[in-house]
Formats: sequence, C-alpha cells, structure tokens
Amino acid sequence: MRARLILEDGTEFIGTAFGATKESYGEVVFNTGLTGYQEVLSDPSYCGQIVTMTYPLIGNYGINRDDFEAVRPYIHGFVVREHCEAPSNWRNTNTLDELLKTYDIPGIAGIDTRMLTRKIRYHGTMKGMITTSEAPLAELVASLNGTTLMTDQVSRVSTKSVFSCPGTGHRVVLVDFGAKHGILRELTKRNCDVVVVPYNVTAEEIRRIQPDGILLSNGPGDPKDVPQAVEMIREILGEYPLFGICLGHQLFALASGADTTKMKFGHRGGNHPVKELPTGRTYITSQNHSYAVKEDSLAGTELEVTHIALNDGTIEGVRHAAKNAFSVQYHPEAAPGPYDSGYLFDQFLAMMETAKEEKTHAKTR
Ligand SMILES: NC(=O)CC[C@H](N)C(=O)O
Repeated sequence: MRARLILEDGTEFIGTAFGATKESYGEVVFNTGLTGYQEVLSDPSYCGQIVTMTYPLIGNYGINRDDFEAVRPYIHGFVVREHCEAPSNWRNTNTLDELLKTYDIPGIAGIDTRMLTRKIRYHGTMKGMITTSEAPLAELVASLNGTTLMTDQVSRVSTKSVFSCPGTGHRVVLVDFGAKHGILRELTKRNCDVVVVPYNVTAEEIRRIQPDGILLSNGPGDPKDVPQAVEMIREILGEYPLFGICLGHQLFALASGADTTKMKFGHRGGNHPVKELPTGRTYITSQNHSYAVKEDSLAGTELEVTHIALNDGTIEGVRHAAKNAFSVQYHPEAAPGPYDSGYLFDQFLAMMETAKEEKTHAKTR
C-alpha cells in the first residue's frame, strides 16, 4: 500500500506502508547506526518521535528476544530506505513488520533517507506525519501544522510503581525517566541491588530506601518538562553518590543551576567521538539526544565540564566540584553501540564504595 511521509515545511516523500496502517505524527529524527534498529526503536527516549535510519537496509536480521530496551516501543513511526521482509539470523523470532503491527506503529519504506536526513540537518528537526491518506498535500500539511507535539512523554514511559532487581551489592535507586534495559543490565552485572522508582519520586521516598547511590536514567523529551525531578535532585544532591545518564545528566545540570538548550538536530548514532578532558582520551560513544547543557550557563555553578563532543564541541559530561555527582550526555550502557564507556558504571560503583567507607569511618570515630 502507498504511504506518505510529510514534513511541516511541505516536503512529501512517497513510499510503501509496512507495520501498522495508521496515521501518526511526531518529531522526525535520524539515527546513523549501521545496526541496532531493534534497540533504537525500543529505546523509550524516542517516545513521540518518528525515527529514520540512515543505514539503507533495515530488518534484515529480524527481531529477537534479547535486544529490547523496554517492554514495548514508544516511537511514533519508523522510516527506512529498504525494508527486508525475509530476515535471516539465528536469534530471529519475528520480523520488523510483525513487531510494528503488534504495537500499532506505522512504518514507511522506499524513502530517500539521505535526502530526508540532509533536510533535517539543514532545517533542523521537523514535525512530520506518516499517512496512507490520499488527501491533497496542502490539506495534510495544514493538519500537521495544527498539531502540537506531546510534552508528557516521561510520565507515559516511566514505571508506575516501584520494583526491584535484587542483588547482593550496592543498593542503587534507579530513577526511571524512561530507562533503557541496558542500564539495568550494567547495574545487575555489577551485582547491584537495584530499586527502580517512578520519575516523580520524592527525596523523602528515596531516603526511605536507604540507597548507596542514585542513578538518574535517560528519557524522552525536554528536561524542562519534568520540573518535579529537578526539585527532587536539588534537594537530595550531596546526600548520596549520583550518576546521571542523558536526560538524567540534563536534569542534574538543571538542578545544579545550569541551563539546557535544544540542538538543531541532535546526536543519534553509535559512532560519536567524545573527549574526556581530565585524561585527554577519546571514546566512541552511543548517543541519542536533542538537548544539551549550555556551556555559558555553567559559570557560577559548581559544575565542571568533563567531556565534550568532538564533532561540534557541545558538552557531553559534567561533574560536581564539591559533591559526589557526575553525569554524561551519552550512553555508557551502549545498546546499540560501542561498550567503551562501560567504565563509567565502575566509577559510579567506586564512588559508592568510597562514600560507604567514609560513612562507616565517621560512625566509628
Ligand atoms: N536519551 C535521552 O535520555 C535523551 C534526553 C533528552 N530527551 C534529549 O533528547 O536530549
């Protein structure tokens, strides 16, 4: 069936429908990963967005049991150049088409994704719609321009109740703004006793759990859409070692007095070079973000820049000068992408270990 992808500037792409046959709106963003489409489309940080993969063949290794980053995908549409209908892989259990049908997500294939990506790079991120309607273009563009993008994504994707992934090691409160399973995997692999809490948890509720550390997860949308989280972080900052990832990094920065801004088209892919300033080392990182901490907003705060993106110089990591707290804009849990930054979880563990020792020492003195 014929399907259309329409952008807010009036551009129209004609392709073929796959997945669910449904009209859908969202912010159109591109991801440059060569593999990892299953992790991308199930990453809750893409909630409300229409994602296009720049790699031209998608679906060729199917969908498997193990690579989901959430219990369901939250994307609003999936745009590809060539959609493979006959996947081949020993882990394959479903086709991409079946997955999108199951979760009522429209896909569109046969799109010139290079042109689409260049447009987004030139104009910046745009609203778009996928439809099988045959209505005149002007009518569809008008209806697209009449829609407003959602701002309540975090409350849609965050857990509704507290749950735990037990372990015998450090107790970590994972504040779930739309956490990828990769973060849980990295913590449980290190034997952490993880308690996952909803995004609107209060500082007092966290204290009651008596954690050794707090991890602020990734998540969708604008960090300024979750002001209650900023308040909570401001209140609890300094009481426990804290590690922020992506949205968690942005919220930690806001709570520390810095500001965030929306980037032109963001960073999404598995090969973003990041320089770690204290060591001078460069890491290839997995990224997915539209917003960034504003460099000139750091003056007057106690935050120090620890990491920068080598492609455009934007801030990719900060640490608190006086408190046990640090954060990164990229994804040390990878999924998809390189594992090079996994050591950051070890740093978080070491921070919890030292804080625990200091506490015991203080008590016995
Ligand atoms: N992956 C994330 O946590 C993304 C953070 C935020 N939603 C952004 O787009 O910048």
